[in-house]
Amino acid sequence: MSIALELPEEYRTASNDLRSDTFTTPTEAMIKAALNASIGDAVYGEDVDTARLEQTVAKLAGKEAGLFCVSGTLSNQIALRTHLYQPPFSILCDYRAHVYTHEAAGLAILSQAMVVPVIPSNGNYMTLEDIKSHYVPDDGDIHGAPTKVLSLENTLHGIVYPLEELVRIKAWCMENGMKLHCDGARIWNAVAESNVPLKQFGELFDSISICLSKSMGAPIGSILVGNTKFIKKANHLRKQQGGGIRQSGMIARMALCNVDDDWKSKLLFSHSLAHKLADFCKEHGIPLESPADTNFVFIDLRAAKMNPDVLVKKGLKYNVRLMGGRVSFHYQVTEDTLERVKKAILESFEYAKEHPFDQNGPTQIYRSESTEVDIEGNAIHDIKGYKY
Ligand SMILES: Cc1ncc(COP(=O)(O)O)c(C=O)c1O
Ligand SMILES: C[C@@H](O)[C@H](N)C(=O)O
Repeated sequence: MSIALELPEEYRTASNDLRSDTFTTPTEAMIKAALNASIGDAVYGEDVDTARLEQTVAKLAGKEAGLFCVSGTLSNQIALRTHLYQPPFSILCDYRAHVYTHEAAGLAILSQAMVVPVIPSNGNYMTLEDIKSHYVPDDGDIHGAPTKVLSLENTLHGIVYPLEELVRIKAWCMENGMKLHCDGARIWNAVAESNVPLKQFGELFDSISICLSKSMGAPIGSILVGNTKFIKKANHLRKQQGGGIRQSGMIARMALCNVDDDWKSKLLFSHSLAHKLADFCKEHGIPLESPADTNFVFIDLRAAKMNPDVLVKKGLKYNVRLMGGRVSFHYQVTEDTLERVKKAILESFEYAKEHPFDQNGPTQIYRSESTEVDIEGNAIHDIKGYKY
């Protein structure tokens, strides 16, 4: 049965969308694959493609088992809850960690955990020394909430966590009875850029949340990987959170398209675009928040006194979608989009020299007010009439 798929042009790719790599759109190959997917009830473990996806990703990560979750947030939250037993306890992570900043206080509500957010002394990633000086020991002191899980992110802010630092941290966690979780929303990017096999990262963590819906381009899903006992309990908590998926074969098959594809080349292409933009920013004295190791370029709007709203509007002037200082590349972005976003950034930077903007409050990655569009894809706000 050949299905002629006429995807409307505007839905074919996210070639001009630099808001996030979550905006990648499904390809015709993925949609056609879904048409031939298995159709069992995955809650009862009866869906072949779901099981194949879980086992494929777990094997790549060197883990015994995997669990298909509808989102990275769900995968992270049930992972961290599964590691925890008797409160009071705490989770230590980077102050920018998604599990702390963008998962709606799930750790406090679902896990009743206190979070210890740490600002890395090197400005980029936590070292073992940072962890040792901030963790709460389980020494019987009744004032504290002992740290039971360390949640690291790789990549973090687009930065590849150095393997040797992860090895040091893992050894210390084992000596101190602490579990180690990895938010691997962009672990594929770390693997592609560092050439460290996923299995080598996998050996260092008790659990990894591996997203398929970010740079890998799947429309839905993450795989939580760990040992069999851990995944069995995580599955129980996934069901409790309403995360049991029935006939998930179709979305599993779409994700498998990417895992079976040459994903490394696709990711390295997106990284090359980010590296070019980072070089451009450096050439023009535009400050960056962190090294552009992989697919993200974080412009330091605060240091540049750039107004994020001006940047978003300049982006639309050049037909590029932005939502703040983070410029997110993915495999559907083109070189032409790169050239256009350079113009938007440089014009915003020049504008800031005459109109410096002091960012009050935290910088936001996601700024819904700048990106809402109507059903025709037109920006709702007066962006067209902007005066910048
Ligand atoms: C680092 C990181 N972790 C976890 C998530 C959560 O993934 P999801 O949006 O699928 O819940 C995201 C979002 O893209 C993320 O950037
Ligand atoms: C906004 C945030 O939740 C999302 N994970 C992103 O990176 O775009």
